[in-house]
Amino acid sequence: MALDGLGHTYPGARRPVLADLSLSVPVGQHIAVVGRSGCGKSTLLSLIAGLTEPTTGTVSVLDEHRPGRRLEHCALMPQGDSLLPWMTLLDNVAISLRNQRVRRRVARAEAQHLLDRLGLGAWSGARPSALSAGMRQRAALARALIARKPVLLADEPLGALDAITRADVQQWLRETLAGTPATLVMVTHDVDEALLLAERVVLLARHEADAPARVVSTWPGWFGDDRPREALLGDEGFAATRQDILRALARESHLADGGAAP
Ligand SMILES: Nc1ncnc2c1ncn2[C@@H]1O[C@H](COP(=O)(O)OP(=O)(O)OP(=O)(O)O)[C@@H](O)[C@H]1O
Repeated sequence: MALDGLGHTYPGARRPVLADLSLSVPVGQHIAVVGRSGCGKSTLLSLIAGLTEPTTGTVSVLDEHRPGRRLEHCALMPQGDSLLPWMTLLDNVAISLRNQRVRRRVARAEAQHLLDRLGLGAWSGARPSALSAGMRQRAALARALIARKPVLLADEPLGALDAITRADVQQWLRETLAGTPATLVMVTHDVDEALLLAERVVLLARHEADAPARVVSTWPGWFGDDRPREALLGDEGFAATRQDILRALARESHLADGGAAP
C-alpha cells in the first residue's frame, strides 16, 4: 500500500484535514495509527478504502489506484458496528462470505465458529438491537475478519469492549492475524493495543492549531513477538516505547491547542 503526498479537504471546509501524507506499507505489515480525536484518522482509512477521494496526492492498494478496486481489496471495519438491524448476528457475519458466493451452509458454519471464539456463540440468532455495544463490535470484527480480504482497515475495532474482553480479544487477534498474510491499518486510542497489534505505530498530528495533520513520528511495534500479551506489557522496551508515544501524544495535543512545545 502506498500513500503519496496525500491530502484531503472536505467540501466547504476552510482548511485541509490531512496534507502531504506519505506512507508505504509493505504487504502483510501491520500499522497502527494514533493521534488525538479529530486529527483525521478515520478520514485516512476512508481515503485508503476508496470511499473518499483525496484532493491531492495518490493512494494505491496492491498497486490498484481506482477507488472501487481499492475497496474490493479491503475489509473495512468503520467506527460504530454498521451491522444490518434486520439480520441475525450469524447472518450479519456470514454475509461477508455470501457476498463472495460461498454456500450458505458453509458461510454460516464459519460464522458460527468465529462467533463462538469471540464469546458470542449463544447470541448468533439474536438481532443486533438485543446486544450491547461491545457485543455488536465483536460481531463487526468477526464480519471483517471472515471476509479474508488482503487488507483489513479497522477504526477503533475494540473501543467498545470492557477491559477483560479487550485483553482477551487482543491476544486472540495477535495469534489469529499472525497466521494470515493480511495487511492491517488500525486506528486506536489505546497505545498498548497499537504496540501489541502492529509492527509500526504512526502518530498523526498537527504541528499547530488549524494546520492539517501529517505523520509526525513512527515507532516499531511488537506484533510478531511470540511472547504472550502479559509478558510484553511487562517488557522494559515495550514500557519505554509506550511512555515515549504517550509523551509525543501529549506534546502534539498541546501544540494543536495553540500552546508552545512543552
Ligand atoms: N464528511 C465530513 N464532512 C466534513 N468534515 C468532516 C467529515 N468527516 C470528518 N470531518 C472533519 O474532519 C476532521 C477529521 O475527522 P476524522 O473523523 O477523520 O478524525 P479522527 O481522528 O478519526 O477522530 P476520532 O478519533 O474522534 O474518531 C474533523 O474535524 C471532522 O469534523
